[in-house]
Amino acid sequence: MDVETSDGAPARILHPVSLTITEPVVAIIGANGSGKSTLLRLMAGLVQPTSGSVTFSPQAPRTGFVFANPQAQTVMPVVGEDIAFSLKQAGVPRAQRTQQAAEILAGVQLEHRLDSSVYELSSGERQKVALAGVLAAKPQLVLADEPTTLLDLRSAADFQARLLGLGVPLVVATHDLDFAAQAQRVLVFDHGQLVADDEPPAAISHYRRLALA
Ligand SMILES: Nc1ncnc2c1ncn2[C@@H]1O[C@H](COP(=O)(O)OP(=O)(O)OP(=O)(O)O)[C@@H](O)[C@H]1O
Repeated sequence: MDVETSDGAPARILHPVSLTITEPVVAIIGANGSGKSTLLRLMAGLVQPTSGSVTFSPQAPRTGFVFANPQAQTVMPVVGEDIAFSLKQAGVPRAQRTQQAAEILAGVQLEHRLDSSVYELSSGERQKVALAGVLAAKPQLVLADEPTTLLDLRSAADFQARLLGLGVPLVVATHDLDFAAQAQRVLVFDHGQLVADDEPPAAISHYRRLALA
């Protein structure tokens, strides 16, 4: 993946990488700026590769993308409306949306916020609403970019369990190595290169050696 920098010079932000992903949960770890988000954005089709392609078999799934910044995620001004919008995208009939939105919000302990403005939520609350909205759209693949960064310990653990228990494939970029340890496969990126692709213990050890050398 090449980009043009602000002074017009070409820069390679992700070196050529060939991956076939079949595991239910794959974690991507690596230092800030190592290319994790870029890989996720390529997988989501949010950016196009300079060369090569991303393919899905048997067909492209309905993909939910969880951004690190929930402000990029919530699209409606009122919490319940935001969840209802996702439910609409998932084909849930209008008559059922309010009830389902309330149930989904209860799942993230925010049922009392159904009629609140998203602008009056704390960052963590807004991240929960954003995550709930993605799950409400019943994705067949979830790509998550540091989805629990803003959450407290308990909320992060709850949400990680929820993501892992969804029963749909998950690819997650994370700095939380305990979370990464719960994947079946861990990819380690360093300066835009895939430097390890292994089961969690080996990949995480590799990253620790790299980061703390
Ligand atoms: N559109 C772009 N134009 C120029 N540079 C970019 C662009 N997108 C990403 N980069 C650069 O590519 C590198 C990789 O960015 P990326 O967001 O993939 O890193 P990351 O591993 O997700 O980092 P973090 O852990 O900080 O979120 C960074 O140096 C970033 O500044």
